Amino acid sequence: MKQLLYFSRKLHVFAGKILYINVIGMVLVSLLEGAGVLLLIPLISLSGVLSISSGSSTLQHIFGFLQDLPAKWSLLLLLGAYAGMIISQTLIQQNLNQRNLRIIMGFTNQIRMETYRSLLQANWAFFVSKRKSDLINSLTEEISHLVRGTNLLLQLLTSVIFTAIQLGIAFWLSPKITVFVLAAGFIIALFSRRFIKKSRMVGNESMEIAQSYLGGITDQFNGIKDIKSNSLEASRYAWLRTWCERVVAEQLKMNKLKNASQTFYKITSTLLIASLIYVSIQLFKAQPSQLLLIVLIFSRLWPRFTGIQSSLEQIASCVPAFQSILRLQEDSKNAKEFEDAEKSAKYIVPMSVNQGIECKQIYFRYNKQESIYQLENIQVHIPANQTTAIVGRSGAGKSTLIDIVMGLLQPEKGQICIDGVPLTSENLLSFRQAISYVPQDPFLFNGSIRENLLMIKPQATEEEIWEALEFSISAEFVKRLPQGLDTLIGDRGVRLSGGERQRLVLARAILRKTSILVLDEASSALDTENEAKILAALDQLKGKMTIIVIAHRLSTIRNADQVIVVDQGTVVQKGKFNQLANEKKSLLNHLLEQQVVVMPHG
Ligand SMILES: Nc1ncnc2c1ncn2[C@@H]1O[C@H](COP(=O)(O)OP(=O)(O)OP(=O)(O)O)[C@@H](O)[C@H]1O
Repeated sequence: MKQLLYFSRKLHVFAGKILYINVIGMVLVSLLEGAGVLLLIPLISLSGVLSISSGSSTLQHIFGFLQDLPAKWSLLLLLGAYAGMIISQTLIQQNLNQRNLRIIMGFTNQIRMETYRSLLQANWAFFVSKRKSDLINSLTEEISHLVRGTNLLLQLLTSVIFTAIQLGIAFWLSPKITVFVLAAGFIIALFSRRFIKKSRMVGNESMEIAQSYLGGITDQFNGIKDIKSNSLEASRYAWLRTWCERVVAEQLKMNKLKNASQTFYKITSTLLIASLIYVSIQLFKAQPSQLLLIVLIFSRLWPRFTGIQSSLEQIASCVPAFQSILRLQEDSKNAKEFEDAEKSAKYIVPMSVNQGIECKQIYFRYNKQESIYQLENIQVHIPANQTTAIVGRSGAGKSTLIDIVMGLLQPEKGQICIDGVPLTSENLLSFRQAISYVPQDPFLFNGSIRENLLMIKPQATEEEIWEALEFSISAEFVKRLPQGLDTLIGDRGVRLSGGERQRLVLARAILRKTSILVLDEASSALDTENEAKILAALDQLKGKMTIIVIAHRLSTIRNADQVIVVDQGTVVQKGKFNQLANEKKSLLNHLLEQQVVVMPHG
């Protein structure tokens, strides 16, 4: 219930004044409803079925004056009052619905934005440890549970206010009968606690099932090419069938629980109303009109009682989603790497690096529970405005090292210094603004080439765009496309070849005109001719930009100013390419022997 209280408090803070106005509205609606019921007595008495004078002194007191009026006038007056009450009640209710919806949408959007904001501010290590589909599930499915839960909370508030007012009216008419009903209601509520507990358990299960569905489906569509080419369709279909069976079992369980609680309430309410009438007549000697009113009030009130119960059950089934969103917010806040995401882009000036980046005795491991470090005692200097190449076998730790250099991952021990100044959360964003990064698996959005380029620098001119495309040897293929820059490239750039995607991402990185360029296997998908052209273009940047490259094809790094060879998380060689290559029995020498060396042009 901690989570529920937390969200109720947040809802209270968010809605503020509007919530109180709505509560007043709810009180009004309940009073009008109660008054409408009271009016039924004089209406019936006009028909002669029973007389007001046979009722309680309270009723006589209120409606006594009608006996002095001609019957025609009394009837018109009563019907007018009745219609007026129902119309005002409907109008207020309509207004309340609209206001409640505004509260629900505003509040859940606020939670959505808060969660997204804290996710954006979380560090890379946080994302490495989470499953992407779980994050998507939180921002879609779980948020929709939050919308439902908030709606239910407001409904609960309405029902509680309505019930309290109707009970007040009933108490005013007959304290004894009301106390009897309340005592019965209390006993029934005690029994119903187990329904709430069970609902929460089923809610947990539903959340887990929804997560596994989204996770599985996302994985499958990401790997659809593998599925098709390896004929895995049957096994994937079987996975979905198992999931469907699980969801049916869970829904049946949920429905059984709902039916059980409804049956319980229906039976108890029937027994209660029957005993209420018995007790009213036999024990409390109720007057006919008073009895009629009380039966009327309680028969309208009881569904609300059960409404409160079912709201509580449904809210309980939404609690796991509340819990999960709260946990996600806490986790991402704990992994916060900088303060304000919006402020970051606008006001931070890119850091200028004049001497270089230094890795000082860096130790890093992905899993602190394990004793193996992915990087150990890394001590390297990356000089400014020069090209540094990082090489090594697959899994040696090259990408991890780059992530640490960019401040995406934090070392467990050691420090990154820029021009002698340690990299901290204070200067991290300014440093990042100085970097353009081309990853191993380049990412392009589903949009046009122009949109993909402008995303990184919205104010770029047409000339700058073409300059970047020329640099990355992309201009030619973009011109050949039917819509040129406005060609749509599909999901993740699927309508382009691997090499074209890599060149476009390089163009995007160049367009930013940063002082540091990081290329992680950025030319792996290129043919040797295009690769050579890009290497020649990169050579032109020498002395103007700090370039860090990871390369598997060793021929591409011959012109680097410094080569760092990494093996099993440690630096085993560093220096000029030729010098290292000539060291007998060195790793670089060994790697070179394994590769067919392709000499670059130019
Ligand atoms: N998210 C992760 N969680 C746990 N271990 C990881 C994670 N990412 C990488 N590793 C491990 O860290 C080690 C270094 O990986 P890294 O990706 O840095 O190697 P690499 O040299 O860049 O390899 P490649 O050339 O194949 O890209 C590997 O043993 C890898 O299994």
